Amino acid sequence: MGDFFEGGAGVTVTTLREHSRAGMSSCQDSDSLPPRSKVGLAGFSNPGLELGEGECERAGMEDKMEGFHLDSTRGASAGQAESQKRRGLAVRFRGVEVEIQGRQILRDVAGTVLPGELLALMGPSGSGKTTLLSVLTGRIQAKSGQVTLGGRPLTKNLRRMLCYVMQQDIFFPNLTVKDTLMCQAHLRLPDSVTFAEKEKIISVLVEELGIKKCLNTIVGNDFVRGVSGGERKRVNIACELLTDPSVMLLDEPTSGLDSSTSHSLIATLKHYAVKHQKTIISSIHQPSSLIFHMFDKLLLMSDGEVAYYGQASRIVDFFADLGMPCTAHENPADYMLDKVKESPEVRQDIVDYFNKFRISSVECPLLSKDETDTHLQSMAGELSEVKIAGTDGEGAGAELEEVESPQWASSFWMQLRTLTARNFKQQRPQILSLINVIKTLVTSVIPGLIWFQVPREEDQVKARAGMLFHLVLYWFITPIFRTLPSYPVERPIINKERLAGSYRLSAYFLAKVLSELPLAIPQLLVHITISFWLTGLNGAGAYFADMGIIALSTFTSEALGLLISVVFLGMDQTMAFSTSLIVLTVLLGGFYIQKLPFWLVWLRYLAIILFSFHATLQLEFTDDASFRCAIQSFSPHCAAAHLNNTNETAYIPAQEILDQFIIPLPVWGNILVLVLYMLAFRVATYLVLRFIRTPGK
Ligand SMILES: Nc1ncnc2c1ncn2[C@@H]1O[C@H](COP(=O)(O)OP(=O)(O)OP(=O)(O)O)[C@@H](O)[C@H]1O
Repeated sequence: MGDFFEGGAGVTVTTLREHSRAGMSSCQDSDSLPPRSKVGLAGFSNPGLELGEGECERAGMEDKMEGFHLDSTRGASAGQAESQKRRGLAVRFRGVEVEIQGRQILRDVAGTVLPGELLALMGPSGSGKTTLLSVLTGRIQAKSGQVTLGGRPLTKNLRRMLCYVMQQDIFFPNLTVKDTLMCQAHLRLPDSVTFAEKEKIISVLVEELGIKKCLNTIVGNDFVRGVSGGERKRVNIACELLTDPSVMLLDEPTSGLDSSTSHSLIATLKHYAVKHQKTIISSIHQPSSLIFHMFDKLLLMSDGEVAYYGQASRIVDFFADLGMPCTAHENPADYMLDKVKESPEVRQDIVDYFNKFRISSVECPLLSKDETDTHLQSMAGELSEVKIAGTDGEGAGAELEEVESPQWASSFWMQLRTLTARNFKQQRPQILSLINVIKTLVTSVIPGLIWFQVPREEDQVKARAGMLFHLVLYWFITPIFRTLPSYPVERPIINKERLAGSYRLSAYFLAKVLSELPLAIPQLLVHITISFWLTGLNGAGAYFADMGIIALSTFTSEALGLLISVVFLGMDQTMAFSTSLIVLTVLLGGFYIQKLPFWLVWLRYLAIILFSFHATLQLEFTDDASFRCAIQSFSPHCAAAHLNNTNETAYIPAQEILDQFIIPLPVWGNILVLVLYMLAFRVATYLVLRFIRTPGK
């Protein structure tokens, strides 16, 4: 199972696709296109606006993007992907308004990012950057406004063309970088892409992102030492780039990184955007001057409004024009953030000043034509489709054509296989850790010595039953406590992956069950074997049967533990519930109390160890494993034997022992109840995950 992620030897790292430049339109190409100044904008005409040289190139390129068909790239092989690499798509958003719980979070936000561009989304904390990214990725529905990708409204299908790199780099810490990437490749690329091709894609990506040297290092986290913070961020980005998205959205990718790592990361993104003509939007907090100048465009947010949108390099002019000049020694990024935070009046002055450009019909000195267009339209409430230069002209190529693609990139079986292997790899070191080995030995050897070879006598029946109760109780509590933290720990990862539509919930759920089942077996085998033979329980037949029953009881407890962990999210609630449950189970499990008030009898059937205890009792106390009668016997049979005063040793019938414990069900009946409980817990867990613990809630 562990080899599932392992690659073949000697994968050649190829240089990155050089074709993307070839796909770009040159200014000559666009000669045949209508000049941008002819593109109609309702209510405005800017005859003086002609495209600059750079814009000419971009417009031509955008034209190509618009004509790019969303179809087979997901299904393309790596080789095809090399030659048909998805190029960027223009992202346009206009008049975006978001209201959460009656509070206006975003107000009339607009912007455009073209392929090959890097847009910095900046603003003070709480200004709405993450909210805007969520709108652009379709995770939050805007109250009004429009978001288009390559000229088409953002639909579920089109969302697959973009990726979202979240601020937190959350991974399974015990997996290596290579395992992590291969797992994502298996989940997010179609099955038609072969293992070797996936390896090749990964090789190219890690080479480009500079993480090749840590391929075999575990990812780690705050508690487990793994790759560095910067490397983990790159792994996060690499995971998203596997699907070759046209548009990348990143939420504060430099947070927690030192300045040189941040610089290197943004430089890598910039290089990637330019080289592959990808569209990149990134929120960023207080970048250094060097980093700031790597961005092409800037969208400065303040209290949910746009305080500046335009070329990043023109921000200094903008503030100078506003009468707030930024001195040469100041970092423009720090300066503008300080200004928008200075006071409500200053903030309002900046927003008002910027809005002047948005409502002006004269050429804006701070914004390029393209940017001015977007804002003018936004202010005019013009929400009709923007016809980008070239798309409405003769021979301008088709609109971005959306073709229905399957809901999931990979098949159910691929998802199941991958998630099972991943979970197994993640859990294995914890379950088979030294501390667990010691725990298993201590909890089997010490009780085994306490009950060492318990004599087969009537007055030792209680001791023998106590030993069995200890066994079933141990294998009730241990799986519950092992399972309780497993879902809370992986919940952020699972939610992230479910939001990204990486796999079916059913595949995750089944994988979780399958991968954890075999991991309990080695401990169970060792524990039961030591306990059984030290205490001298009822022979080989009972040994194997007890093993099976306790294994079943363990799986049922695991199912219960997982259910508790998905129902209660807080640790306090989880612990309070689990402690109460365990105490009541001990009490009602059939060893301490056999008779309950008639109106409370039903309670004992909630103690699931009652069934495993009753089953093991029936396997232990059989007529072929005779127990000598005590002098003061409770058994009528023994009492009769004593009365007869024969010299033969009297043995107590098994049924008389079992009658003391009031066992209503035969062994198979107890097994059946355990199976039903296990199934009920599993189904309930799935339903909670499906309908209550939906990601994003
Ligand atoms: N689910 C929500 N419920 C209530 N308020 C919310 C919710 N999500 C966001 N907000 C509010 O919206 C505003 C913008 O939040 P957002 O996270 O977009 O800001 P941000 O600019 O990304 O902040 P930061 O830089 O600190 O991450 C904040 O005032 C926040 O409290």
